[in-house]
Amino acid sequence: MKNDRYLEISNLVKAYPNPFGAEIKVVDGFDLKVRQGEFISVIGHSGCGKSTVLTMIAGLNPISDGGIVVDGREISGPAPDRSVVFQAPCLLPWLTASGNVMLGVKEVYPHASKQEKKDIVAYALSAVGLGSAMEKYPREMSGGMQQRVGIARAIALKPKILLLDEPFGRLDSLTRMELQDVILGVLSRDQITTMLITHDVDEAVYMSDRICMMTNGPGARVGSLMEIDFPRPRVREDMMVDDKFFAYRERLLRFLDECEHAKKSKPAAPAAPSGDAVKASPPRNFRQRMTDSIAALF
Ligand SMILES: Nc1ncnc2c1ncn2[C@@H]1O[C@H](COP(=O)(O)OP(=O)(O)OP(=O)(O)O)[C@@H](O)[C@H]1O
Repeated sequence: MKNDRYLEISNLVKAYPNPFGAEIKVVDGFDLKVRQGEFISVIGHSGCGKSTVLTMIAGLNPISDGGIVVDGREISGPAPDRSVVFQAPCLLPWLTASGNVMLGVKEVYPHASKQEKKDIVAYALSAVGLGSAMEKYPREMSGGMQQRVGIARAIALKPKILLLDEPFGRLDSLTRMELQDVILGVLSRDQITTMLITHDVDEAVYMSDRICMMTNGPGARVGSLMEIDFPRPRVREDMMVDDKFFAYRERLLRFLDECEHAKKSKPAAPAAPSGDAVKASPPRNFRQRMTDSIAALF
């Protein structure tokens, strides 16, 4: 039976020092339970603390308070059971695609034979559609191909949790859609519990089993959770014309809109000791920005 608390985040807090030495709780009381094999997206306004939560789960960012448990064990730092794909794949330019993937494989499977390691690398690269480009160097690959290598590098480690921090953020919309399908294809075979950080409402609905909406920081936490009730495998063209898709999207946009209004009506933050006024141009309406960006896709 699948574990309903495969990833359990309890009362998570992250405080960063501000320039005046005071601690600001960027994230405060973030609680979330993720089912084994579930695909969950986290969405929220820029700067609310999404990457902060993800890097704490990855063990790359110390936790100020609270805890994170993966498959029954409290995490205490980075480990190969949690792989991360960032926006930029950061490949080593002097290594081929297979060389880049092999680096992590050697670390995680030190006792595997040479052939077994090669097979793991070949499987991961084939899974992301790079079976015939394994010996290409990063300079010979497009941005989308490089990000495929980044995904292969993460899945080759057979992680319990795959953490995706806006992995398609730098890609054009067609490549972005291709890579969304690459990831969904990999997950349909390997069933890895996955968390995706994204700003893209359509992407979140298309890919997720559930969407976690984060409130604005400071003190950001889970504001609302939404189940996405579409069967898998998903067919993009069918989903995009389904009324349910629009209803989910509308709910997300409404939540983000409400967060923006709440932010505007908050009392102003205390002024810096120097007395310098912080100049802030009023943010454009979030719904309008999302509508513009979705319109740009078509
Ligand atoms: N190392 C740090 N020291 C101090 N403040 C930080 C640090 N890292 C992040 N922050 C602050 O924490 C807040 C949350 O940042 P974070 O990058 O997690 O937000 P985000 O929701 O992922 O943003 P975006 O969507 O723009 O990527 C921001 O106000 C940011 O300035």
